[in-house]
Amino acid sequence: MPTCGELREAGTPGWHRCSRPGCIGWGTGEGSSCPTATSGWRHGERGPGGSGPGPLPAVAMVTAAARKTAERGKLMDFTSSVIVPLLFGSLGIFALFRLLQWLRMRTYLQEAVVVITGATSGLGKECAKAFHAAGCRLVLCGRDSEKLKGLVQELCAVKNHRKNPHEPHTVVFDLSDTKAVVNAAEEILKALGHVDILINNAGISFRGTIVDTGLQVDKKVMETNYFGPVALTKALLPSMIKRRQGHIVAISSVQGKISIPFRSAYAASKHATQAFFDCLRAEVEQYDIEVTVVSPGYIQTNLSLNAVTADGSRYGVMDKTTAEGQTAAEVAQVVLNAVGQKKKEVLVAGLTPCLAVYLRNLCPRLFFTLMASRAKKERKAKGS
Ligand SMILES: NC(=O)C1=CN([C@@H]2O[C@H](COP(=O)(O)OP(=O)(O)OC[C@H]3O[C@@H](n4cnc5c(N)ncnc54)[C@H](OP(=O)(O)O)[C@@H]3O)[C@@H](O)[C@H]2O)C=CC1
Ligand SMILES: CCCCCCCCCCCCCCCC(=O)OCC(=O)COP(=O)(O)O
Repeated sequence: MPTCGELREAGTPGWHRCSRPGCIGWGTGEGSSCPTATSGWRHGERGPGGSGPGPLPAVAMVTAAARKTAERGKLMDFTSSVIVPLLFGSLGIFALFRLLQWLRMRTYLQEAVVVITGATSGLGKECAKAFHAAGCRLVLCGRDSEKLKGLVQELCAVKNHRKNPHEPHTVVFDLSDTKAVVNAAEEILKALGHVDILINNAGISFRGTIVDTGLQVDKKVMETNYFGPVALTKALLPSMIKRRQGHIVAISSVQGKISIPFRSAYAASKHATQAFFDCLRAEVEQYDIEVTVVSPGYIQTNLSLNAVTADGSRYGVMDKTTAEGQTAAEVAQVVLNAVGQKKKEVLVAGLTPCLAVYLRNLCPRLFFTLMASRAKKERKAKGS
């Protein structure tokens, strides 16, 4: 029996089988070459030339087109009976999970008494907006009572569909004054009865070399960024423990995990913050009190403008890194979600700061070399 690819002589009727891979055609095409040639028969089809030598094998009866159709049908069956339900099922479960998460978060935040320090500017101000929109009863803390009043007016003027009926309370004090911090805590507890969530946000940064910086500057940064939040936390903690309920948030920084040159006081204060609140988390878990440490990268705020320098004066420069950072509103939303989901810690930064954190831990030698060359470069740029 001639097979495909072998030219049949004209006038030689009979069956031949196509042996091309995948073709199961049989035919008797007279004077034809195998299917690929001229005779007009195609793969998988019976040739036009007469009857066969007897019943054909069953497999040969199935044409390639029919098989293709059957395969396509099977695939469609599989898609419609397995893949589509699986896809919609997963989407449904995910949507349900997000809905439950959102409902839990809403219940947790609505009516919660939330104290925010450093509410007069940047991230604190945006946190005030985000937590107010979530239905919280706010206590806004700052050093400037006029700025705080302005913010209260702004929040109360917001017309949204779930308008928060609670007018924020304001408390004016300087975090670097421990006595004032303790008094403020008393004032807050007297006015609101309790605190559900404390957001230790206020802070200042620093620019300068260690060798030129007076110790009083290190102390000022430490008092604002570390001892202030520690004092406020300690003042509010007993009432949280009594209620066996509370949530303490520390706005730290990527610089609570890595140290970069000319930020000594700031990085030290943020490392201390990270350490203190990590210890606190472990100690208060037995009272069902949550601790969340948020470590942002650069945010577009007045932080660099307000930073103190080696002699204690204001730096007054909007750094490029700060200007190109994430918006304070974006980071505030991350803080809101982290609190709502009771996260232990969050790193909110771009790729380079995140990689820097990993590099510091996994390959410290390389990290230190990079930091040393960064210090050299910065010194050169400043001509010092
Ligand atoms: N911006 C950034 O790139 C990053 C910021 N962070 C952190 O975010 C937090 C908020 O800073 P950010 O919004 O960026 O900076 P801003 O300078 O815009 O805001 C700082 C806030 O802290 C308040 N504050 C400063 N010192 C004191 C003090 N002694 N007593 C009471 N309040 C004080 C300020 O009050 P006042 O208006 O009176 O000055 C202001 O409300 C800080 O802890 C900062 O370290 C972390 C990572 C990156
Ligand atoms: C494998 C490749 C790894 C690449 C890593 C290279 C390391 C480069 C160093 C990057 C340093 C990032 C510093 C981020 C600092 C930061 O985000 O700080 C946030 C702040 O608190 C800002 O305060 P500041 O006063 O400093 O503006």
